[in-house]
Amino acid sequence: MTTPVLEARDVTMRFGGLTAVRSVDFTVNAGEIVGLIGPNGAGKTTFFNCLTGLYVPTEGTVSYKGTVLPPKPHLVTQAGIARTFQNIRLFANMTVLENVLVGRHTRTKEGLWSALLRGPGFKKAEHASEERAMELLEFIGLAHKRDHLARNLPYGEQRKLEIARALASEPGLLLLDEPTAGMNPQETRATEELVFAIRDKGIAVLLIEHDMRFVFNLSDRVAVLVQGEKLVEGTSEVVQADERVIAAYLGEPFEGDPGEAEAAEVEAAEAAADATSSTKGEAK
Ligand SMILES: Nc1ncnc2c1ncn2[C@@H]1O[C@H](COP(=O)(O)OP(=O)(O)OP(=O)(O)O)[C@@H](O)[C@H]1O
Repeated sequence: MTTPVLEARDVTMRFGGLTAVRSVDFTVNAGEIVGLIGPNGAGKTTFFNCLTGLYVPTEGTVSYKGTVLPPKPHLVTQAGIARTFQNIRLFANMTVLENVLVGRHTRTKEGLWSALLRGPGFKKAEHASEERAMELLEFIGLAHKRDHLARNLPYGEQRKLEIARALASEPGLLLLDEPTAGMNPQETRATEELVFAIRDKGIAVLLIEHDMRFVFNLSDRVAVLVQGEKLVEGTSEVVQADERVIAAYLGEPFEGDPGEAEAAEVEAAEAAADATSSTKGEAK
């Protein structure tokens, strides 16, 4: 039986006149790795931001394990959804271990400020959390670098550390925004293994990625966003074989293209303008 972990219903996000995400229904089930792909500007990051409470969707709801989430990032994290960002957001001048400990603040009594200011309450909580943080560092392979400053880690390890910090909030769902951006092929392969291992720990994973081989290798299901709408959803095989997906990536129009109606309107307007100017030309 499939149990939904994340359910987005009819999510729409408008920025002024621009609809970046339009009426998207989307589910991630327990135990799944789901990929979200689409050409540049398709609305993937905007949709992620709606899921994690960074944006309040103009319409629609997002639920985690059957409960509608309030659109506030810390409450979303507390509920059980963790994320990484397209651009690394580590505390560069903190050690590897400290970065993971800060990630645990939603699971300890101490708040984020206490963690950052390292007050007495934090020190006690830190002691209790350290064991768990070290387990996570072992898991991602950075335990031997616990005392290194985050900024001194090579790029691939910084991305791993971000994942460890996200896992520190003990999520049931992990959202990864372009986890292999800037990685070399070995680092990408290692990340693939890491994502499988995270799933094997019982954490569902949703990832945005431009590296198609990575997405199709990993994902149980892939959803394709085009111009803010979900165009296709299915297994990697189904999505790869769908001509509309190929056309969308190549920028070619196709039947049912979300932009088809607008394109037809523009074409009609251009044709009308041409007709008017040629009539004027005839009148001269
Ligand atoms: N804060 C914002 N204000 C106004 N427009 C925005 C905002 N964020 C995104 N957009 C617009 O929404 C659309 C979708 O952008 P988004 O970044 O979500 O796409 P994406 O699929 O993540 O693209 P990429 O793959 O290039 O990261 C784009 O037209 C973008 O310019």
